[in-house]
Amino acid sequence: MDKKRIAGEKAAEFVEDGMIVGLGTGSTAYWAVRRIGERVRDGLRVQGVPTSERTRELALELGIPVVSLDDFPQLDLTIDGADEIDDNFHLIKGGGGALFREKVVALASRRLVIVADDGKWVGKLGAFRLPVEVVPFGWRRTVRAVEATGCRAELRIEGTNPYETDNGNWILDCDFGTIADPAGLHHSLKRITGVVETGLFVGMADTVVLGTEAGVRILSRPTPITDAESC
Ligand SMILES: O=C(CO)[C@H](O)[C@H](O)COP(=O)(O)O
Repeated sequence: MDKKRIAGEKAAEFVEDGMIVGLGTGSTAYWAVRRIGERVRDGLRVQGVPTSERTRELALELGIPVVSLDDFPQLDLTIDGADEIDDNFHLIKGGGGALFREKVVALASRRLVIVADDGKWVGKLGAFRLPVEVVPFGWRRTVRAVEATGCRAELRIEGTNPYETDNGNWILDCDFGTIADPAGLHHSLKRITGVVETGLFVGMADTVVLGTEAGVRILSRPTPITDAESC
């Protein structure tokens, strides 16, 4: 059983005719986008806002009409993956390097549906290193400031060069150990000049679609969104 595939394909069923849909990035969101493409071929009318250039190319290949967030600032639904999901539906994202656009698109959406295999479901965040997008200029100073918040930070490398995001920035993968206060940590990092965004998505996910050996589990967030815009 491909847990990512069953989760992604199930989540694509949340998409309804006429919706503007945020299209996530990664190997699980891929299956959702692919299924949406199949439904478009069968007559579903939707428009998609991709969270990365990779997903933009995929959507266009699949025949999903792509629109800009600036033309459609209010989305009905976004389907995206995650690297970790805790009991409160707080997330670490950005393993695929798309965290900034993923966060902007999620914030613009009425509903955020997260798709993942059940290995991503953790009690507390932090086993996965937190991706933090930083501006290249002065990055060594930024690393020192990020590490002063209590982590070891490593510049993400692709081949022999720094990994470059779709926004022309770099990523620090930060080992904080267990993250006791995701919102507090997010705010501390955002105060650092040079930090563009963090991969902590606090209070943003409404629904989690988990692929398990036994099939798909759909979980709804226990508490309503309170302060999502700030995280
Ligand atoms: O945040 C992301 C990309 O920036 C991805 O959604 C996250 O890394 C999960 O990816 P995958 O489904 O391939 O495990």
